[in-house]
Amino acid sequence: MVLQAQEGRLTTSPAGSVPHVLVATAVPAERDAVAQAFPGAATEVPLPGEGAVLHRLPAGPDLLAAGVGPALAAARAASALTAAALHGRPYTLVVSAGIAGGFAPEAPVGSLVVADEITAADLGAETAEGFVPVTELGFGTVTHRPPEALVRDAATATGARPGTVLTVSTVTGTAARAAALRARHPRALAEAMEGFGVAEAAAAHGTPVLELRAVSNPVGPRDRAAWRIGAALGALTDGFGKLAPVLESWRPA
Ligand SMILES: O=C(O)c1cccc(C(=O)CC[C@H]2O[C@@H](n3cnc4c(=O)[nH]cnc43)[C@H](O)[C@@H]2O)c1
Repeated sequence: MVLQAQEGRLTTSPAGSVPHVLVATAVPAERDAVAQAFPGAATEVPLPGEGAVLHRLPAGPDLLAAGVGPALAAARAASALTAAALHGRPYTLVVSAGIAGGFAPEAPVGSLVVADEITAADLGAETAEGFVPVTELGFGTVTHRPPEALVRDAATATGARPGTVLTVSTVTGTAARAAALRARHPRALAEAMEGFGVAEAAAAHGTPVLELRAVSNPVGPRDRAAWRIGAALGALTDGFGKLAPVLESWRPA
């Protein structure tokens, strides 16, 4: 609760007037890499439902290891958003964060990318003429756009490259699939598996979303030996250290 001067009196601030940020990663290792960028130890707060636990930092965002894939990430992010709203302190921003595959040459291993578009790349129908997104079938949405000024500030602070981050349910494992994705999404810098799910949950609550990813592997032919998870988690910690003041000062328009 925050006290503020209003018409000469000290009052409590209306919900949402101070930043209240949720960072959703897929796995605990990513959550812990984000936590390392902030001072103090997290308090564990169980969420309704099986296996979802918020890590609440004393001077930083709430962190949630929401699970791998867009559906589980959406379900768990929605639980956290609903719980915060019911407690009278809704989140003002949701950040999807973690490791990702990077499209060469723009997003090399160890680099950071920030999404100016979060796009579901495989949500649609395969036809004889090729892939058709659900929007062209008359349903839903396939893209969420984080606030422009926030993306710009995040990119400046962290050095992350701004561009499209794709959400896929199937990790790309061939050069042909990587080329097909880039042909359909020429601005794509990276692919991961949760951003669109987290963005859908945020949109359902009218909450802005951001996605920050650290590249652990190239998008292309499957090669587990080429993964650099440690380097990517280190880049994620560094990135959030630099992003912290941006998150602290950013307010929805
Ligand atoms: O077994 C494989 O060949 C393989 C290749 C890439 C990624 C995986 C995962 O299981 C990663 C899931 C996890 O990490 C994010 N991530 C990291 N790199 C990628 C990627 O190239 N494409 C999609 N997702 C990636 C993802 O967000 C998940 O949280 C296995």
